[in-house]
Amino acid sequence: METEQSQLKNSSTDDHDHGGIFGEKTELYFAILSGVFFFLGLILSKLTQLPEWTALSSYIAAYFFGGYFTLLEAIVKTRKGEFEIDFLMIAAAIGAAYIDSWAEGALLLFLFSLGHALEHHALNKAKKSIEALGELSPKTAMVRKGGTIKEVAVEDLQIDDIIVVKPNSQISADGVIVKGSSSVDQSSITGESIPVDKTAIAPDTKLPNFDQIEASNVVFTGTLNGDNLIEVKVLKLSKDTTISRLIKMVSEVETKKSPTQLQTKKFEKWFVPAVIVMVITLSFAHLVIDESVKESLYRAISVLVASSPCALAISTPSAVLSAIARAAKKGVLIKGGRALEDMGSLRIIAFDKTGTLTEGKPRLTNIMPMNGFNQEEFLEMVLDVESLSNHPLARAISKDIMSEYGTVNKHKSSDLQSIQGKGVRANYNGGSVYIGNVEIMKDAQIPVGLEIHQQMDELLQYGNTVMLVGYNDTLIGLISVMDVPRKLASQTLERLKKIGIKQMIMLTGDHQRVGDSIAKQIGLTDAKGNLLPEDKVKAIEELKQNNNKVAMVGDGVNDAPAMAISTVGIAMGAAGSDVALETADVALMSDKIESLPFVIGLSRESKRIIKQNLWISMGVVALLVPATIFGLANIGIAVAIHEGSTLVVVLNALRLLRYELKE
Ligand SMILES: Nc1ncnc2c1ncn2[C@@H]1O[C@H](COP(=O)(O)OP(=O)(O)OP(=O)(O)O)[C@@H](O)[C@H]1O
Ligand SMILES: [Zn+2]
Repeated sequence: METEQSQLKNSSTDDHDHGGIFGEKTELYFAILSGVFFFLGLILSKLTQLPEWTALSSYIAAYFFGGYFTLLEAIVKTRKGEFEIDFLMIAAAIGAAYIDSWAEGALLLFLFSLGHALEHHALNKAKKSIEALGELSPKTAMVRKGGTIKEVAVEDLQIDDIIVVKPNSQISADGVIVKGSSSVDQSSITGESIPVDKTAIAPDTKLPNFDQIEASNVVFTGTLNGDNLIEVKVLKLSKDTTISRLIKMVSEVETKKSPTQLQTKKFEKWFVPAVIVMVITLSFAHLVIDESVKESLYRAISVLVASSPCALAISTPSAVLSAIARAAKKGVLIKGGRALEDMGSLRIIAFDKTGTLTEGKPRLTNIMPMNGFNQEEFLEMVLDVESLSNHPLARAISKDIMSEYGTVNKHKSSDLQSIQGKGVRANYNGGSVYIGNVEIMKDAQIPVGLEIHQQMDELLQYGNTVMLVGYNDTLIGLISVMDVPRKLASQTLERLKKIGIKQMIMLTGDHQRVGDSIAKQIGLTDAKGNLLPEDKVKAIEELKQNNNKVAMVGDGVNDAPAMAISTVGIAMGAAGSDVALETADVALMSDKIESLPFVIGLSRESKRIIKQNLWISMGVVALLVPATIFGLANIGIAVAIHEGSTLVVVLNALRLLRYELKE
């Protein structure tokens, strides 16, 4: 965690890390000192008869404290070949000193450094709420070794260690509960405030991959144990835990620039040189009009201050940062400004069916052995083969066959092959077993009679997913399962429609009829069934025509390619699933589909705020530049309005930290 933390600090504060002798607040104190010396200089020169050098040295002190960090930053940036605001400010202050306007120069540096310090302070607020994610994870764990329990640092935890988690204490590892049951507050990861019931996994279960263990047996680092003592088997090293990965990703996110940010950067690239040219030209105004050199320079410097695009530069990043921090608090990882902005202009959303719109926990509804096979033989064969597969359908089938029929797995099958979107094949008792849809039977040249088709239709009509079972060249039976829509699916879709999502469509590998049935239950108009993973990709490509922004919501298992090609790939239930975390642009840590409207609402609000900020910052420049050219505003006014607008845009962006979706 330690390294994670410092990494976050480095990457997130990039060129804005102003530490110093007073610690974090040094920048602010320096700005205040600059102000004190500015006013002292003003008093000395205007209200006392003291020699001139006293006021001058006070102004010089103001220059020092006000210019210190600005100069440092200007140097760093100039070295990188960027001429930005800090550079312009230093130039303006030097210019002011040159024409003996020390008071104005000191005021400029004082206000600029104060504005800057406040702006950093405000932005830190957003960063802090991201860093706070990491502070939640405990530093040590109680490990059980034989009869004793020892406290060790989380970095020293090994895979398969057993840790003991006391009631109401934080869990220090990602793992599976092996003893006890409790309710766990997972809000630090998923944002859901209601604790989730967790139980121990059945003893002597052969553990599948971490992603595939039942959610009710899994616990995550940084979540809070409820009232009971539990023992957890460690399945991830401290550096690989969900929360560490999350923090790492959020902190990387900031460095990825959003489209608007790239545009403003481009704009600044020609704007800043243009300002420099204009200012240089203006400083020669005395050659054309009747005024002193000093007057020309004074005007040029005022214009320089007025036209510095300070507010513009901070407009977008501050909003993106605040929005990402807000989302993270709600258990949603948004991977960067691009994803955020795209999501704000979504028109179309495609959903995977299983596990996205449905619970993803199908229950066995029918078994029908045929062609001379008895039920016992049939069930044994199906259980044997399906227990080798990781597909959600397979897991549901094997689970229910064992619990409802008491069938025991004899482990007679081998060489399982998964045929994408169709089913599975395996060796069993010297023959071949096929389980899947009509397609796989066709491929294996197993005839499916008219009567069977009728039986299937009957079941499909009620939303059952039907699978056929073939042995060698004969159809030997049929199994059906049923998955139920998520409780809040229809409500969520309605909400999405209300906030202006034009088209919502289901893409599924399941039969068209099943897709239609589920679609009808949740009030979805479009469902496309019988899709292979590559058909899902094609479907997304079609939806993307006419420049439409299309999101694909899925679990990242058989829809990862479709998610990858969509404008925004949104993964559900990403906590614990490395694949989903990696491939998605937006990851909902919980599998709560009802977070979608919130995220989309937040993205829209961010877009709105970014737009407002751009108007404010450009508007101020547009008014202030002519005002300074025509002498309507002096340096003092220019600096004050300029810094004021910078603070306004930052504060405007920070509103996103408190965003809630309106009912
Ligand atoms: N292990 C399996 N056992 C039995 N049938 C399977 C298996 N894997 C796939 N199938 C068959 O292939 C079909 C398509 O599977 P696929 O994984 O593409 O989609 P799905 O899980 O049904 O739905 P979704 O695309 O909504 O996630 C399934 O409906 C099922 O009939
Ligand atoms: Zn700075």
